[in-house]
Amino acid sequence: MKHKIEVMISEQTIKERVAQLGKEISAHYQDSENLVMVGLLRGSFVFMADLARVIEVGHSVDFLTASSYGNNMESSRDVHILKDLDDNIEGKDVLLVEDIIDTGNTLSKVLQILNLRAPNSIQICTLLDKPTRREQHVDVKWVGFVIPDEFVVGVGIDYAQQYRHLPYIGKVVPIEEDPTPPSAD
Ligand SMILES: O=P(O)(O)OC[C@H]1O[C@H](OP(=O)(O)OP(=O)(O)O)[C@H](O)[C@@H]1O
Ligand code: HPA
Repeated sequence: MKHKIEVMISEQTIKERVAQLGKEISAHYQDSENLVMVGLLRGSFVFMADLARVIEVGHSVDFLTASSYGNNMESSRDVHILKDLDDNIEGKDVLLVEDIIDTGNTLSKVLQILNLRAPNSIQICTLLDKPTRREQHVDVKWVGFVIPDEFVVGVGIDYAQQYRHLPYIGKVVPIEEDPTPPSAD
C-alpha cells in the first residue's frame, strides 16, 4: 500500500510525558526492593530504554516477545510467546512495558501467563492506548497518550517492520493510486 507518515505526537511532547511517567512510577515503587521492568518486544524497546532512564528506583530489566500482528495491520488474535523471560519473576514487582495497547489481546494473554508465576505485583505502563479498539479488558496503570483509532508508527512501533526508528509518533495515511492511465499524447 502506498502511504505517507503524518506526525501525530512530537518528539518533545513524548519526552515531557515520559519524564512525568518516570516521576509517577518512581513514587509508586519507592519502597520496592525487587522491581523488574519487563518489555514486550519488539515494539517496546525504545520506550523501555527511555522509561528505564527516568525511573529513579533500582530495577532489573527483562524482555518477552509475544507477537500477534506479524507484518499485518490486523491482529491475528492468536498471541504466541516467541521468546520467554530470562529470569524468574516469583515474588517480584513486575512493571510490564508496552508501546501500544489496541485490541488488548496481546497483553491479556501475557498477563495470564505471567500471573501464573506468582509475582508480588504486576502493573502495566503503555506509551499509547487506543481504547476504542479494545476486545479484551486490561487494567492499565499508566498511559502515556490516549490516541484515536489510527494505525501509528514510530518510537519502536512498526508498519511491516519499518519506521520503528522514528523519534515521533506518526500516523500511516494511505495515498490513493491514480486510476487514470497516463494519456498516449
Ligand atoms: O492490543 P493488541 O491488539 O494485541 O496490539 C498491541 C500489540 O501489537 C504490537 O505488537 P506486534 O504483534 O505488532 O509485534 P511487535 O511488538 O514486534 O511490533 C504492539 O507492540 C503490541 O504488543
Ligand atoms: O497502530 C498500530 N501500529 C502498529 N502496530 C500496532 N499494533 C497494534 N496497533 C498498532
